[in-house]
Amino acid sequence: MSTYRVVERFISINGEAARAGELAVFIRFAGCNLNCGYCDTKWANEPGVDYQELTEDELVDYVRRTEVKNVTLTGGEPLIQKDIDKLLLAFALEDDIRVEIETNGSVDIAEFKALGGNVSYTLDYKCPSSGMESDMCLANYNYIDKNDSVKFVVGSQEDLEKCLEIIREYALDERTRVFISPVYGSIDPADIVDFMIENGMNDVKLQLQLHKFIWDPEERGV
Ligand SMILES: C[S@@+](CC[C@H](N)C(=O)[O-])C[C@H]1O[C@@H](n2cnc3c(N)ncnc32)[C@H](O)[C@@H]1O
Ligand SMILES: Nc1nc2[nH]cc(C(=O)O)c2c(=O)[nH]1
Ligand code: SF4
Ligand SMILES: [Mg+2]
Repeated sequence: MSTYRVVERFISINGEAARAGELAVFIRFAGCNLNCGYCDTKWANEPGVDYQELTEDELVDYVRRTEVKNVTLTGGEPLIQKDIDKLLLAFALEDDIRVEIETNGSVDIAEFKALGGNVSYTLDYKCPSSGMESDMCLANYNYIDKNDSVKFVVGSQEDLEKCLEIIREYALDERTRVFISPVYGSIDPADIVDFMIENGMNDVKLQLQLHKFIWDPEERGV
């Protein structure tokens, strides 16, 4: 049995990506290997952050007890957690639980995809305004499929141009789900729609973070 550093866990609606609007249980892990300028959960990445050490059994049990079928593993960066493969294997034994992993796009997902299970990856492409673009692992686009998503969080016109370039270069709109989401408060979503229209971006979805409309955008645990 391994333990995982969990900074918060809660039930909410998923505010982002493919299951937006559906109930989900969130497990947020401590620590990240990147430092995006816009990160809305920097607190979870602070070296002194409070966390609970929970085992696979405790986490699977917690999710099962909620009776919610979607679980989102997030952070921080879930895929740099020690022994995260063991946690994914534990969830893979639960037939009726769907796991979504919010990952930052810098970690090679090949070995995790190979574990199987009812798992979908929501893979960020960190755009120029994040300051983290050079860390992207582009090999990941060889492994993603239609059950996964690639998400571009954009804060500027330059980010939008880069998003379009990457979607076209890797034919992402044909191979997986694609989301564009504004860096909260940094870009008018209407400008994103204009850009989508101008560039004929079919099979791409604009995604606003629902939870930031429903609750105070600074609130934790929602
Ligand atoms: C906090 S991150 C945690 C998971 C992982 N580290 C990652 O970056 O995907 C979860 C999602 O929130 C997005 N996000 C973080 N800060 C944001 C902001 N200020 N506005 C919009 N989305 C943001 C990230 O881009 C990512 O898609
Ligand atoms: N409601 C809600 N939905 C979310 N979807 C992804 C989240 C994340 O922080 O990864 C998130 C979050 O923090 N809250
Ligand atoms: S990768 Fe995710 S958790 Fe890490 S700094 Fe960027 S947005 Fe925040
Ligand atoms: Mg969040």
